[in-house]
Amino acid sequence: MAKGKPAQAEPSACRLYLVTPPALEPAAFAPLLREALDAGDVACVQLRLKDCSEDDIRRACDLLRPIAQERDVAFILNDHPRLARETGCDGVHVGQQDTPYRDARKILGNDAIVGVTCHDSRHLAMIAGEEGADYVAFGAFFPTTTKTAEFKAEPELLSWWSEMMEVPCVAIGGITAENCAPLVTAGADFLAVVNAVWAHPQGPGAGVRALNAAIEAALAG
Ligand SMILES: Cc1ncc(COP(=O)(O)OP(=O)(O)O)c(N)n1
Ligand SMILES: Cc1nc(C(=O)O)sc1CCOP(=O)(O)O
Ligand SMILES: [Mg+2]
Repeated sequence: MAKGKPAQAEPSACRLYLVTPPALEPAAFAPLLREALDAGDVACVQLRLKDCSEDDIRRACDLLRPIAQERDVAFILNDHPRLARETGCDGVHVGQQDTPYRDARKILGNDAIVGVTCHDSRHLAMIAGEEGADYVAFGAFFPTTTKTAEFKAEPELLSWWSEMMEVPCVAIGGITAENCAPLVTAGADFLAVVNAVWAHPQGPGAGVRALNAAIEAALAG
């Protein structure tokens, strides 16, 4: 996307939202991130580091954030609104067990992107949308090995949401080039992926190309 919020995406377009692997060494990951972002359209990158110190997250932000922002790709930090503000990220993603949306918004201000996990819940999504979230995330749509997913979402949730609401929706969980078509046609504004890109056998560039080709094919009908 042009730098800014997922909300600025073209209506009815569906774009890629890359989430990093949960553990990475920033210097080794930097060329993989460049390869992914230079391979095709990507709307944003979420740095999602689990079980890392704040110092490690800061170091990763300092190295990886410019790679995304130089390419007009939004750089979002998972879980840590204060660190997101301090490190110059474009926004934060918060879950239901994380800093509440309103507090994250207060920390980051109105210009930042704040996205909220809503699992398979219309109710949580309505609340997040009414409170002002820039996007709501639903999942997991498919089995995933990246984390233990306790909720299972169905494509119908995306069609219901996109017909009712203006706030963009992100689909996440086990999404690949092979299985993404029903999510695209149901109205997902963004497909968030980890393994389909970073564990692609031909490398992350091939992962991005395969997903963008699958999105294009699904939109073409
Ligand atoms: C785009 C997107 N959607 C959902 C999540 C999951 O967030 P959360 O439930 O807080 O779980 P963790 O990712 O923090 O383990 C996400 N990170 N990004
Ligand atoms: C970070 C995350 N959140 C999920 C949710 O359901 O909220 S599923 C998930 C992992 C997504 O990784 P992959 O694309 O490798 O399945
Ligand atoms: Mg979280």
